[in-house]
Amino acid sequence: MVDVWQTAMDHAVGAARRAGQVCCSGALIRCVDQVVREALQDDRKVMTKSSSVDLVTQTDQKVEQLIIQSVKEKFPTHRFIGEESVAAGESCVLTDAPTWIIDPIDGTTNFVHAFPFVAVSIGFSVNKQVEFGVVFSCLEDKMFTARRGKGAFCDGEPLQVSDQEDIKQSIIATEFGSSRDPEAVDRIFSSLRNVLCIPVHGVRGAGTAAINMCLVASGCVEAYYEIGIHVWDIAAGSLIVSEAGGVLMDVDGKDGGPLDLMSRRIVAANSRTIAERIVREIDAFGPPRDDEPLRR
Ligand SMILES: O=P(O)(O)O[C@H]1[C@H](O)[C@@H](O)[C@H](O)[C@H](O)[C@@H]1O
Ligand SMILES: [Mg+2]
Ligand SMILES: [Mg+2]
Repeated sequence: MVDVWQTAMDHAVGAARRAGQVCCSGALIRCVDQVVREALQDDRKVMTKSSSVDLVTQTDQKVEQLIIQSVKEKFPTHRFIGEESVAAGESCVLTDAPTWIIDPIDGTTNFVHAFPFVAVSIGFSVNKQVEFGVVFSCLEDKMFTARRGKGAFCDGEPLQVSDQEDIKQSIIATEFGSSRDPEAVDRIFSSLRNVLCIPVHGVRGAGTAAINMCLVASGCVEAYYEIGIHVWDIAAGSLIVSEAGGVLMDVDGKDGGPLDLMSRRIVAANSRTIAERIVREIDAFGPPRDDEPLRR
């Protein structure tokens, strides 16, 4: 029997690699070549979305269209939730239909500043459940993949989360996000202070949710949490973490509650013990959901 989702996943890996090549040639040019840099003035034009620090470039838009077009040719009935298509007014509702959830450049601020962590993230859901996730960390040239029930891999090598159960011996990843609303910033800092003062060994952030989650899956950090992310930031990475043996949760109550891809809140950890401890330390505010019609 033809394994239709495996065919789709193989397509996603190819599309992510091609998209990554487009992103990375741009990013590397930004690092090394002043002359080309000036010649690419238009391509470097940085625009903003929900706030003055929520950045988007023509490369984000171009890469998303490249991925969507290539998928449409092969899977004409599938649906899409793409970061830049939603920014352009498309709806952001997760249905039971096969749906490609695309972040063409996760880490656009890094991309703009040549901070060397940038990923293409492609998740694929059916019946609202992620079936596979592909994260291509293009400057590291690492391809992270996971298929539901079949494990998580980096360049074909199996991934396993860290076995550290003591949060005091852990590194936790998080981000500050793109809201500069003083109340939200205060809440993010208060959470960060609580986590830091547990105390943990350290707090890190790669500047991209997808790569932070791959760091959890690889056992390099014990957990990643963030409030304010979107479904396209976490769809692929969430499966990569769970297939590497990790746990995912929302930030409600004492036990976090099940991960809700649309809630804009996530804790992804190597173990339930560490995830629940983070939930207890952070201020669980709720930004407007991704599927809330009037959020823009
Ligand atoms: O907008 P892009 O796709 O670069 O993604 C976001 C990151 O993934 C977040 O973790 C991060 O905190 C930022 O909100 C960032 O915008
Ligand atoms: Mg993103
Ligand atoms: Mg993006």
